[in-house]
Amino acid sequence: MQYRHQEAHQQALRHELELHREELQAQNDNLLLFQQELALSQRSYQELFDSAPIGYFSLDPQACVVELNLTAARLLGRPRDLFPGRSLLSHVHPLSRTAVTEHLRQVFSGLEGAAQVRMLRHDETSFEAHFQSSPERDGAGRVVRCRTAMLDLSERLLQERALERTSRAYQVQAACNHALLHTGGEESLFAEICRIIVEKGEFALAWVGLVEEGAGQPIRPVAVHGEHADFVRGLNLSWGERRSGQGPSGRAVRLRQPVVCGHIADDPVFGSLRREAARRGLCSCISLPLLAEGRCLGVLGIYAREVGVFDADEEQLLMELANQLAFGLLALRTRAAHGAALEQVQKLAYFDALTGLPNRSMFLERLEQALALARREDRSMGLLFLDLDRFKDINDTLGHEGGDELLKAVAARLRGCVRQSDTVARLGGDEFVIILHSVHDQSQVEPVAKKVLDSFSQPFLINGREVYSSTSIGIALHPSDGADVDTLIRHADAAMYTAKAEGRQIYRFFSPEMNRRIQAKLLLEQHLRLAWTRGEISLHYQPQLDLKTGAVVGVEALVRWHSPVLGAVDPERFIPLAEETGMILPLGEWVLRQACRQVGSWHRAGYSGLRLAVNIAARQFRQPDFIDRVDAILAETEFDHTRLVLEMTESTVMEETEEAIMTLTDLKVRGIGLSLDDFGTGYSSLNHLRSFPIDQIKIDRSFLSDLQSPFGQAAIIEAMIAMAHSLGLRVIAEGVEDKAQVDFLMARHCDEVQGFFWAHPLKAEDLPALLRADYLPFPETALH
Ligand SMILES: Nc1nc2c(ncn2[C@@H]2O[C@@H]3COP(=O)(O)O[C@H]4[C@@H](O)[C@H](n5cnc6c(=O)[nH]c(N)nc65)O[C@@H]4COP(=O)(O)O[C@H]3[C@H]2O)c(=O)[nH]1
Repeated sequence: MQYRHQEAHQQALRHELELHREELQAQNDNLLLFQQELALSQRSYQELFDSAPIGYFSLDPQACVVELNLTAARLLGRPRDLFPGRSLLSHVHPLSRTAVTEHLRQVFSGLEGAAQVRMLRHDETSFEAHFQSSPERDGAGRVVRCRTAMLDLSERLLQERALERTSRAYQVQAACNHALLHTGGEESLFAEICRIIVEKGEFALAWVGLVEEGAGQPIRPVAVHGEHADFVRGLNLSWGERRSGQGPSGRAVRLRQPVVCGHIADDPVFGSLRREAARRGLCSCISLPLLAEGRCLGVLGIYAREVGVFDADEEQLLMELANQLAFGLLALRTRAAHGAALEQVQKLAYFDALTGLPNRSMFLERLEQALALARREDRSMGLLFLDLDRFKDINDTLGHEGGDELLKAVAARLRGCVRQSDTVARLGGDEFVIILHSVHDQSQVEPVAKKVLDSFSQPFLINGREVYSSTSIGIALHPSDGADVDTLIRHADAAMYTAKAEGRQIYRFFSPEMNRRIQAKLLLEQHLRLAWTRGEISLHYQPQLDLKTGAVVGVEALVRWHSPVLGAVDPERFIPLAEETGMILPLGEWVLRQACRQVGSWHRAGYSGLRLAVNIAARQFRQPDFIDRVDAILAETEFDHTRLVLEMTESTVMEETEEAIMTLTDLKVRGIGLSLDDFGTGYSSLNHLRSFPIDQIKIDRSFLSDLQSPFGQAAIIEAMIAMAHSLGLRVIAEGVEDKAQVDFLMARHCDEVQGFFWAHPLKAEDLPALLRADYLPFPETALH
């Protein structure tokens, strides 16, 4: 029983053992399986560990490598088996060693950590890396290792930098565009562009050079900005084929495309300049041609502190910038050319081309401004209206060029008479104006007017000749003489006319009386224009007698105007007006034609010896085709040339111009007589007469009317007659009114006479009766 009990017990034990064995076997099998799986997983882990894109390594507390994956070994540029037991610090860039030591200290103190460091490859090149580290502990929890994942940042940094550069380039472009739009001129534009490139683009140096034609084909630096501007300034650059043109700039201009030097220190193009550039930390550069409309205008050069900065993207962006700059430069030049043209047009529009003074338009603007200012400040201002005296005569004497020279000289003198702030302008012809700003009253204007008159006292030197000129000045003041531009000008003009009428070479202030005269003159002018078409003009004839015989030897044609509105208008009033307005030309021609017709008819009626004297105004005489016109009228009316006498005043003919003498000679050749009217009133001397082909002088009536005066008029007449006779000229006296005058003239052997004593100017129909009388009565005494 005990045995059986033992047996059973053993059997149970065996069974239990069997179960344990089986269990162990199963566990063993599992363990084996697990071991196999573990080995598999370890292998795959190792594989993963080795082939991971990230470098992994673990370090002991002395920073020695315990293990590392293949990626880490590859990144550091050595076989993996050479690392274990060696310090990692030999693969850390000196600049990052402190940072790495600090990072490891932190990890071995039990903290995880990250750091950005520069690692050294075995070949001494470096790369930027990111460390992500965690502590590895032993069973007791002590940190025994540092596990680190090392990420190579080169690629990412490159991308980041490229992005940064692109964004910088865009910023540069935007800033440059702004500069292009707001620039004032080429120089400032270039300077600004260089500044932007350096400051915003974070480049070391930027410069612009302009391509020049001509000898040496130079590239002239016009702007440079950056740390080493002297480097560019010292360069001798050209775009020709010679040595100075072999640098990147010269090549960029010639090739018309960007030229990049990625590494100046290695680039033979830089030749001897390599060292200079390196010394200044200039490592790479790009030269960009400034191309516009098929031309290369210049070059934009940019230097960087790093090598290899100017990759394809950068190059493209900078070339865009260069193109914009070239376009802007061209636009600027076009604008400048337009601006210059505009300025010229404006100058022409506002300044007198001859004298450089403001012209009428500018004067009107300034006067408007001056008036507005005077009104605002409650001040007075003065306007001086100037007209040169007898400028026409001077112009005829000196020729147009001489006249122009005189106007220029006058302009300069006038400018010298006033303050800088006053305006001197030329209205046209010989008319000038002066605006005197800020004057109080007449007393402040008067000295200026005197100064202007005085300034004419010295002769002007024109073409080596001393020429005297004078001016008449009319003055109007604001506000007393006019509150607006038109009134002020009109009144200054009226005052100037008064100055002329009152003897010239003087100044006159405007007075309301002048205005009335001007109005009356304007009215007269209007009526005279109409009189012409309305047949209100006619001719009267005044006999001229031979003083010895009393025979009527001629008649003087005198124009008459009878206006239905104004009544009979004195020729002394309307002839000057007709001269001034030019109406004298058709009027004078009409008179000559009419008189020739009339007197011609008397010739045909039997009075064939009758001479016809016709007044010729200066303006008529100076017409270039005057002779032709006279010829035409004589031919048309079939009038005998030898019976015509043209009466001209001294001033008309006395300007010793070639033309005047030629015209007079031409007339003389035709047999036409020439009489010098109003003799004695002008400024010519008798001696002067020698050079003129005239036949007779007509002593002005003012001399006879003054015969009794104690101032010796009689002696003057006597001298005039004697002198004229000695020159072989006939003498006619006009305005003979009384017996005493006749006696006087007879005694001095005056040749001919004309005057109320015998007859007033008569209508044509009244003259034949007088002609029939053959001889007109002489005063009793004179007959003996
Ligand atoms: N006090 C006085 N006067 C006398 C006497 N005898 C003649 N007269 C005036 O003296 C002027 C003579 O003409 P003038 O000296 O050529 O001076 C002329 C002449 O310069 C100009 N004139 C007249 N007709 C014409 C013309 O057809 N053409 C031009 N260009 N001028 C003319 O007008 C001026 C004035 O002409 P009128 O008024 O007709 O004045 C005439 C005549 O009426 C006299 O005894 N006493």
